[in-house]
Amino acid sequence: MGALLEVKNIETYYDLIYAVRGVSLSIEEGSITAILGNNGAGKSTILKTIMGLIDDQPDKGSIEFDGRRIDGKDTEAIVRMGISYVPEGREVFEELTVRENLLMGAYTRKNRKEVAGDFDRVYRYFPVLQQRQNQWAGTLSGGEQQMLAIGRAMMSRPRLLFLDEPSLGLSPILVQEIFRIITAIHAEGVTVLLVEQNARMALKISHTAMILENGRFVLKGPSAELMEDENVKEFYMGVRSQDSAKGYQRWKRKKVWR
Ligand SMILES: Nc1ncnc2c1ncn2[C@@H]1O[C@H](COP(=O)(O)OP(=O)(O)OP(=O)(O)O)[C@@H](O)[C@H]1O
Repeated sequence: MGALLEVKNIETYYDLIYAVRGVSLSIEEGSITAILGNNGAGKSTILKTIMGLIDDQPDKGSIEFDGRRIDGKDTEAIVRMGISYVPEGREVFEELTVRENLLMGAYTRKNRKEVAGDFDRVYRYFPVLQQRQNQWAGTLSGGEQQMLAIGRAMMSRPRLLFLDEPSLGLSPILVQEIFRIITAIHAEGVTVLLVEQNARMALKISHTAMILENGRFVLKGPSAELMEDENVKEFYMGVRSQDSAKGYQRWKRKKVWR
């Protein structure tokens, strides 16, 4: 299968400071891809740039979805073409009910009968949302809000789903639950691009992963290989390398990406 999303050499700045500096990436149809990186590396900015959410950027690079250019298009058109985005921090509409939030996710859709079927599909993934369909979203727990944000994104029937730190602030059990659901959504044919600080979980469920530092990718490869990489283990998974285990000072080990 070919690339569903092909990003070439994009750059994004805020107030003249570049947050993303010449980033390229290719997402295979049917894959789960993870972007890992520390706070401020530029992960969210990459997703927002692809979604057309950042204005006034240099006319540089290109973004193709399913063979069609989407850079320069507005966000609604991009959602309509088949990409859906779950922002960091969920951003549910707090003063709308669960059901109303889900309906907002279907705003690009016309066929009301299909939309009714999609409610059922979302409720199958997240039975708790059905139980709480008339509750104000602002009164849901953090985990339930994350489920609602993912459910809302599913209502546009995406071919490609962007998830920005779905595990943020959740207990270990809920993190496992969210990752189980992401795997189930993927198994139904949705391609996934996941941004995470939880490297261990992200590497476990993804096929390919990329490490972002200071707005640039420093490493890309199959997730299984990255899981065995000494730098990834030490700096992203909190596993001490043999050198540091032997008694070398951690700060003496220099991180050099191949
Ligand atoms: N709206 C904004 N205005 C100015 N600077 C911004 C804005 N949004 C992000 N930045 C800066 O751009 C850089 C990249 O931020 P970004 O949110 O993309 O990082 P991130 O890797 O997603 O980090 P985190 O995991 O903390 O969300 C940071 O230095 C951040 O301070």
